[in-house]
Amino acid sequence: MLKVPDHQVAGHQAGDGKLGSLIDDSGRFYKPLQGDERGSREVTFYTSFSSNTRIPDHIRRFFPVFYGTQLIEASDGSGLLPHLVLQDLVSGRLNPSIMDIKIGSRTWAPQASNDYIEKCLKKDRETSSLPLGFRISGLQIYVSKELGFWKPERTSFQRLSADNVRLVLRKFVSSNTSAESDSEPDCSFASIVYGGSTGILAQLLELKSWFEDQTIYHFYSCSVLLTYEKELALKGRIPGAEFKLIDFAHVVEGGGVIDHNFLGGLCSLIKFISEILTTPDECTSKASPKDSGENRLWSGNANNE
Ligand SMILES: O=P(O)(O)O[C@@H]1[C@@H](OP(=O)(O)O)[C@H](OP(=O)(O)O)[C@H](O)[C@H](OP(=O)(O)O)[C@H]1OP(=O)(O)O
Ligand SMILES: Nc1ncnc2c1ncn2[C@@H]1O[C@H](COP(=O)(O)OP(=O)(O)O)[C@@H](O)[C@H]1O
Repeated sequence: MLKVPDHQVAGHQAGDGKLGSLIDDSGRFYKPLQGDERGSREVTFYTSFSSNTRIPDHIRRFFPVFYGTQLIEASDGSGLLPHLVLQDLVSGRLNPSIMDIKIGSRTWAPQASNDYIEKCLKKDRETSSLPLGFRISGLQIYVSKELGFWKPERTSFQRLSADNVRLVLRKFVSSNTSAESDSEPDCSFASIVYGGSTGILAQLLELKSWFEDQTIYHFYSCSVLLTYEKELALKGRIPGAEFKLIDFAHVVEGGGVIDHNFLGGLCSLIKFISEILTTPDECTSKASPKDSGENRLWSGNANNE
């Protein structure tokens, strides 16, 4: 039985007659193929990637498992439509905190149409993509059993200044984050989520070393999806912090050239996360939302889902 995912934080979302991804009970995520070249590009990427023997296993683990494509009933009621069948990255998680971070200061491939480039350029300029090399594209943070998740409006965190992006990255790993609270994030879980030999930073550094060498693909508009279980962290258990790369609708061949757009964005994200680990107490007194007019971020409601 297919259903709308409980924990999708960005992208095209199913429900209310709209076309979006679905999940089943066995841990599979069904993403509808967009009718234009975006759908075929993503299938081409997954097909090529899954059979490419030059991809080391320690890098392959950063990508969802691909199970091919399948014709299923689309969520918008339009009938049978081909879907990518992928590993559901949050299957088995109870209350995952999730952040979708779109990497690269440029989100369009060189082959894109002028109209599409113009649309993307506008978004890249208006968000943190251009200045920082990445933008937070989707977010939910588990608060508590009573309050559920803090899932602020998507537009509220895509255009943040560097200081406020830093603040969100801190809130993501804090025990005192909620819709109501604007207290300084305590970064309680920074060391077990971002840090350590198997934490997010170590994983990102491993991915970076591959990007310093690989010239097979250029990953425009692709995201890293960070997940962990705050409840486990609260109980002093390993919170299962990990990331996977997602959204390959704009991946093109690398043509023997380094993907400097993705690599640059990745280095920038790594720098932000490393600084949180080296200066966990230095919370963002300079980044008052009230000063920067970004109050909307802090007024989002917690969603009990
Ligand atoms: O349709 P929009 O304006 O919401 O833009 C979509 C993006 O939403 P956002 O910029 O985050 O608001 C959306 O971004 P997210 O996946 O939500 O981060 C995608 O970039 C989507 O493109 P595609 O399906 O991957 O080609 C984008 O769709 P297209 O621009 O490709 O239609
Ligand atoms: N394999 C997956 N497993 C679980 N959730 C996923 C998976 N792929 C994507 N998602 C969820 O869907 C959102 C949008 O995914 P994306 O591939 O970017 O779709 P779109 O092309 O519609 O933007 C992500 O932010 C994430 O929450």
